[in-house]
Amino acid sequence: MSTYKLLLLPGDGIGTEIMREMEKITQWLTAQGIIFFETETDLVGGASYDAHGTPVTDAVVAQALKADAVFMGAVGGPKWADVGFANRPEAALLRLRADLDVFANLRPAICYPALVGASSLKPELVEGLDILIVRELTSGVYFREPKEIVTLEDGSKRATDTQIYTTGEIERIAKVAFELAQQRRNKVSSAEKHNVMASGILWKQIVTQVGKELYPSVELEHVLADNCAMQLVRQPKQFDVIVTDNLFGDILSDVAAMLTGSLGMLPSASLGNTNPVTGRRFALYEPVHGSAPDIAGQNAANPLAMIGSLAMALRYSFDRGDVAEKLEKAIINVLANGTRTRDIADGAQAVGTSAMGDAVLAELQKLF
Ligand SMILES: NC(=O)C1=CN([C@@H]2O[C@H](COP(=O)(O)OP(=O)(O)OC[C@H]3O[C@@H](n4cnc5c(N)ncnc54)[C@H](O)[C@@H]3O)[C@@H](O)[C@H]2O)C=CC1
Ligand SMILES: CC(C)CC(=O)C(=O)O
Ligand SMILES: [Mg+2]
Repeated sequence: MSTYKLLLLPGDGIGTEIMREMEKITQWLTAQGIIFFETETDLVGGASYDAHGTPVTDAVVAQALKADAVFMGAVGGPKWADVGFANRPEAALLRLRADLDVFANLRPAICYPALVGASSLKPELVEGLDILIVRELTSGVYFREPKEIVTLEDGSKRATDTQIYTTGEIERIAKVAFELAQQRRNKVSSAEKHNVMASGILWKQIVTQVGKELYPSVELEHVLADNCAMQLVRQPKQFDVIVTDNLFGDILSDVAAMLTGSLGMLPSASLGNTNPVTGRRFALYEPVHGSAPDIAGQNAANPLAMIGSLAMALRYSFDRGDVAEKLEKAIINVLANGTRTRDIADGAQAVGTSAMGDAVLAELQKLF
């Protein structure tokens, strides 16, 4: 059996705490011979800035390009609030996503039965919820130039961000969304703002064309992104796959997180083309949430988004859907047993980050 090389980048804040819990599982899977992982851990984000003066070193990027999969905890925090734009911890994340060209960010939002009451919406709106946001991840306003703040003659300033999307960029993310919809409930909702944005007009045209030419049997609807946000909290179960750009996908996935009970529940997979070094798709796995400075260092973070990201890796990078299903089942069982971190405890007794990780591992062990 092959040994897979994982690059672990815990990052800042709760990133280090949740990565530790995920590692308990990779170590156990390896020790049991279920799947062999060899891990290397390095700095990223503010931690890398403090050590090396840059949020990600060229050496770490080189390691990422050779890895079978990269796992990120989270980056950022108030400590680096005054660091210039190019060296902010978040810049590391953008560079890794760009250099690996992991353009397809899959963000599933599933409301597990035991957490129906933890959602901020009424139980009947979220019971059985299973939606997938497919976010374009390597273009759009987070990446395109010019991106600058200039001082004008009168001393005032002008800030510019640039939204650009090309046909090719839209086509490739649309194909991912349609392919995934075919394995689910066969419906794609494309969210943009063609009423006010040129990129929205092109987005709508290209998604329509891809759907008509290649996936005529998949239902396609177009929804303005602001309405999509509203519909997500009004009637979320109307959606199956939502395909959208980088900025809207960032926002809509945080909205979707609360339907499941907590931002700490949402995993993600960011996938690219085949890596000639590994023969596997470039892949970066990370929770949807950030470094949560408000709870960092308290053993209070929910590690399930990070552990769920490992389940996605087992499925999308390592063709081990069987192990992924067991890991997801272990998460469901732990929640069904009433084990809760603070974010999903709804006022009830909560366990810490490490106890939640231990509980998932114990459940997983029972399933083998
Ligand atoms: N992928 C990444 O590394 C991301 C980094 N960030 C960065 O993280 C820093 C903090 O950003 P925020 O806006 O506060 O967003 P955040 O996602 O870190 O936190 C938002 C809220 O959700 C809670 N939360 C998040 N994850 C949780 C978990 N696993 N368990 C329990 N509660 C959890 C936090 O305690 C906080 O109240 C910023 O520097 C931001 O730029 C933000 C989003 C993504
Ligand atoms: C650096 C940000 C774009 C990270 C973020 O909020 C996300 O990807 O969800
Ligand atoms: Mg975000």
